[in-house]
Amino acid sequence: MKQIDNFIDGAYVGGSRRFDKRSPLNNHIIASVAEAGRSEVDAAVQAARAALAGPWGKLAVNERVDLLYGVANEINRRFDEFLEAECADTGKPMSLARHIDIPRGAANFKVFADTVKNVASECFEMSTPDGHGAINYAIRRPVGVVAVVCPWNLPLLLMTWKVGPALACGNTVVVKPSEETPQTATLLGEVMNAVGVPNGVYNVVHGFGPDSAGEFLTTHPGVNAITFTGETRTGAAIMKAAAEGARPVSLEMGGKNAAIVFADCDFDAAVEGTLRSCFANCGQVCLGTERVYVERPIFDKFVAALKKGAESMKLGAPADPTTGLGPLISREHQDKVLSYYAKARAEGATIVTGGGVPDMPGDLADGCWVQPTIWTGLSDEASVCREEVFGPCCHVAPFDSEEEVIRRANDNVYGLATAIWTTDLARAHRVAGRVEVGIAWVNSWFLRDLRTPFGGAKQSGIGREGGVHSLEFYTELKNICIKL
Ligand SMILES: NC(=O)C1=CN([C@@H]2O[C@H](COP(=O)(O)OP(=O)(O)OC[C@H]3O[C@@H](n4cnc5c(N)ncnc54)[C@H](O)[C@@H]3O)[C@@H](O)[C@H]2O)C=CC1
Ligand SMILES: O=C(O)/C=C/C=C(\O)C(=O)O
Repeated sequence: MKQIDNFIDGAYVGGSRRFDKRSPLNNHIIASVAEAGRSEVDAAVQAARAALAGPWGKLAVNERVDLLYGVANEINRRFDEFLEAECADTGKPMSLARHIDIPRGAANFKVFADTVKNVASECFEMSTPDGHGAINYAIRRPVGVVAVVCPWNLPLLLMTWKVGPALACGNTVVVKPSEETPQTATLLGEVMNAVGVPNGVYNVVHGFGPDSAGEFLTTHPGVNAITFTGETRTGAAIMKAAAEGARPVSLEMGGKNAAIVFADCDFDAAVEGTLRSCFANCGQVCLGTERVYVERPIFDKFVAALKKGAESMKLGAPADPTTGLGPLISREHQDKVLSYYAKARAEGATIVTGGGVPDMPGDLADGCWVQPTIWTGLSDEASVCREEVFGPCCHVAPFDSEEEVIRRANDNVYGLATAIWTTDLARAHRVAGRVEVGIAWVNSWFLRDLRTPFGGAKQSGIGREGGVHSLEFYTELKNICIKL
């Protein structure tokens, strides 16, 4: 069985106790993970503070950029190890992780290396009463030690989405991966050492949230800023922790995203895109669609096409190239998703397909599987139409007008993403402009340009990351005013 340790000051170290990591495929224990107690978290934060004052803090931007390019290249060189580790922890199909998770792990370092290399700073000349004038210019400095608290759905992708810009800006980090997915963050420690990132710049502490590494890290006074992706309730707890010391937070949280399908859409593209947005990564993507609104003239045809698509998805093990869908992350999450399947039944949903646990062969029968599920017939007030399920499921409802569908799409506490399917360009602009979200896709889903602002409106988030927007969080902008 694998032994997974904390990574502190460039070395692998144990913890106060250990916990088991189980495979979502069959619930077998696959690793023993060292849980960081207060002392390990403290050591990680101290190492990160010391590294700020060491050689890392003295590097020129181009030297940091070279190191980050080195990290990206080393991830690519060890691509298969990262792939194995990510798929072992999550059970996700290798075909998915090969195209999304691992390449994005490398890209997240390159993109932010390029950003800091190319970003200019602002300068304002001003007049003064003595006629000599003054010049203001702004420079960026790292915020210091950044705590990076991560979820389990896209572990390497989401962790490096924060570590990449944090390091590019000259900070040091202490990462708390999800207890469900400890492997790739740990492997990244080897990469950091191999390419010569100084000790203490990248640290990893394993464990849980409350009364464990998550809480110890986010309440640690040596942490200067906290960035988090995960559930909205957890984000709120982290905000409270950050209030002590008035530390900045960047929060990317839950969603209850709508897809809006107009009758004039490219039908096949809308079906294919909606299937992906509902079911990719077994529905465990914060940007995923769980509410589908379809204009009435194509409603029946669209539901039939979605049903056909969902029923053609093969559930299976990661390495099988025919696998379209893996299991959910854990027994606990399977129970949560199945409780929503039961609620939908109890609230009177028509089950178009799915709604239960599939028969899986051999020891996969003990895994955390659920069927891809489509419902119709519920009101917008039903639990599965209001609350984030985070599973492979959606409710499909008809609509009759643009005004109506915008109102219904916006009638939710979350505001992360919307996918709009139409061939009417003017309508696309109108609807995209009015949906209350951080990201609106037209005729696509999860099409990501890493230079663009990324984050959620309403209870889906605070702040934006991506491109220069990440610099707003990971640097202190300082104005220098020179009187001439
Ligand atoms: N990207 C997203 O929007 C995600 C949403 N979720 C949703 O959240 C639900 C619960 O999943 P979890 O992994 O338990 O999400 P979570 O939000 O509880 O956990 C995310 C991370 O925060 C840490 N954490 C938890 N409580 C903490 C605290 N008080 N202080 C500091 N760190 C803390 C966890 O250990 C983990 O590393 C899922 O069922 C799903 O609905 C889960 C993962 C990602
Ligand atoms: O592309 C990204 O940077 C992020 C994608 C997905 C999430 O943030 C999520 O599922 O939490």
